[in-house]
Amino acid sequence: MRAGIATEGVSFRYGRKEVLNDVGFSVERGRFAALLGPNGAGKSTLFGLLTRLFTTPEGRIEIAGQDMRKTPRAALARMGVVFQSTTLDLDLTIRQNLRYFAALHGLSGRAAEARIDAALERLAIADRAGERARGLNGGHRRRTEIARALIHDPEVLLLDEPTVGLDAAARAGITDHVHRLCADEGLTVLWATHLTDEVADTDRLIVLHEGRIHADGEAREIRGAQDLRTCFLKMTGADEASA
Ligand SMILES: Nc1ncnc2c1ncn2[C@@H]1O[C@H](COP(=O)(O)OP(=O)(O)OP(=O)(O)O)[C@@H](O)[C@H]1O
Repeated sequence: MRAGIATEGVSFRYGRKEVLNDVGFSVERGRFAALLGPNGAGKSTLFGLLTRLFTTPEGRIEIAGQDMRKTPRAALARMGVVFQSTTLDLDLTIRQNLRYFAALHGLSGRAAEARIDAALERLAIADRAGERARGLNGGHRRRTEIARALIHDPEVLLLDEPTVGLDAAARAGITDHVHRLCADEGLTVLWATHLTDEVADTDRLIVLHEGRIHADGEAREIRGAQDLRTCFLKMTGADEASA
């Protein structure tokens, strides 16, 4: 079976500074994978490579079976992305934000509206569709961005620290929601975070530290008898509370 996301031997430098070193992992389709690492581990850099914001000659990246170097358009078409900083137009309504994005994907008219309605339903924000983004709280802005990332029906969803700046309730709400999307709809998810409480025991867990993978497997197996926070602290020396 093709993997949802696969990387092999990926390395990257900013000038002479190496920030990713031989990163390789593969996430089965329909799996929620947490990419856990302290600040500066290289998570955003890896996301930049996965989304082709930049490229590297070292290593291979595949999204839903499409090689990022050989067939970048096909790879990107199968991917939805939620970046760390929010990118909504705050003067537009939720629906207008989604409509604009649908148009970028060549969708318009009834087909676009049907996709927009479905995406809003999936994120439980259909009743807010007519509200301007500026009036929404952080949690609802994030839901809007996730809905927007799903409009073109991607197979893979990448989220770079999507709960940054949210309160505990909104954070738990978004984390649960994306776990459910994964379980119900077979979406492959890569969720970057530095917070261990966003990782469920049954999730696939990839621990990135100083540009290298330090652990890769099911979260429950990696943590063993200790809690994940303690395990993460021992592995990286980073106390997430101060991260
Ligand atoms: N444009 C850049 N030029 C030089 N160094 C950079 C650049 N961007 C990031 N870095 C460095 O690369 C390393 C990895 O950064 P990156 O942002 O990928 O980590 P991260 O795990 O996403 O951390 P954070 O959670 O803080 O975003 C850090 O040491 C960072 O200082």
